Amino acid sequence: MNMQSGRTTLSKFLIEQLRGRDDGADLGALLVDVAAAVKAIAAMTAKGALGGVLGALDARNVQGETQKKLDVLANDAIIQGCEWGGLVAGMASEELEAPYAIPAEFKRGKFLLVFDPLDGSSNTDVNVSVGTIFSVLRHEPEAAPAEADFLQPGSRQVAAGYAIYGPATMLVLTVGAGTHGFTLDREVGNFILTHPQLAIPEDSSEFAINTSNERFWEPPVQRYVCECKAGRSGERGRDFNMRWIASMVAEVHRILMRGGVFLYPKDTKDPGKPGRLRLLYEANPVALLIEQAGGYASTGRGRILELEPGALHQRVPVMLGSRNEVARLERYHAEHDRGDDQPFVSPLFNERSLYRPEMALGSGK
Ligand SMILES: O=P(O)(O)OC[C@H]1O[C@](O)(COP(=O)(O)O)[C@@H](O)[C@@H]1O
Ligand SMILES: [Mg+2]
Ligand SMILES: [Mg+2]
Repeated sequence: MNMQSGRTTLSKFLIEQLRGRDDGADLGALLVDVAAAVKAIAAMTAKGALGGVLGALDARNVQGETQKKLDVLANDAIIQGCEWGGLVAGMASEELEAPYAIPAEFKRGKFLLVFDPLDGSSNTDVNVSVGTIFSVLRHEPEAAPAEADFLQPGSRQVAAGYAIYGPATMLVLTVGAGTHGFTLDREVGNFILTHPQLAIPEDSSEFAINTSNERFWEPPVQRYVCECKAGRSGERGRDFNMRWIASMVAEVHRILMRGGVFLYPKDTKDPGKPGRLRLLYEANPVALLIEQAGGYASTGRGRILELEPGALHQRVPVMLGSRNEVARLERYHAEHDRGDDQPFVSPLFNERSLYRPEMALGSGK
């Protein structure tokens, strides 16, 4: 018996999903190019120390973050894999200050590809899952795209996805009709549909947040997390579990598999930044995947997919996952903004606490 014959490959899936759509063939071809680049990145990350690709470079990206060798290699793999096919009009990346212009020798296509080549890259040196996040937008005009052409709300994405380089490499994507997961069959080199039509439970008892930032959070987020930690003895009446992997891709993947909520809220740690994660190539693609699986993605004060981007590397607060948990977070923000929430005092800040905000590192006092 041929074990391969009953399997749905990524190409077959895309042909079926995109049949009859205006630019379906081109979009499918672009996603196959992205998948090929992802396979190359998977091979690089899997080699680990043997590939000589771990460690940092003596360089910083536009966000002022130290670039890892793998950040740059992954960036190059996507650009080289997608620039020549006549499918993209331009690309933008976390690792590049300005959009990448398609060289004159290649035909320009009608899509814009926006990506975070390696998400969670602080984890490469400790052999913890990392990923690649991408978003596809339309670009109708013939002219080469300007930066402003990339500033489209997430609701206009025609496709979005991520790859996760974990024990197995998976590609999770949406073309606007559900969120679907594919696992890389390394021997054959194909992505195989293994997780069709992912569905996030509406309720959950698992949250993910970097609690080392607790003292910098806004009161509604402090209230939510405090209630989760109080478990069955508090407001929520049930115990919660917590995770923090420091790779958003890995957190989102867990949420797509079994529910939960992920928060990277606005904080006052670096008052110049309205959040940690970037709108165009982190928050938007992941928000579309989450919503296509029945979840919800918010800043705490509104739907992420409706935000009008103001800059290529704009940051936003992110709260996503199980619908009812994210709705609760929005309610806490609304109550706080109206001033009709219970004054919330985190145990960190109460009278008996050893902690005093004025003694905090960086408080300037
Ligand atoms: O350092 P922290 O606060 O744990 O932040 C981790 C977050 O930063 C990120 O690593 C940012 O992504 P990059 O690695 O692409 O910069 C997210 O994946 C993750 O959620
Ligand atoms: Mg990232
Ligand atoms: Mg990155």
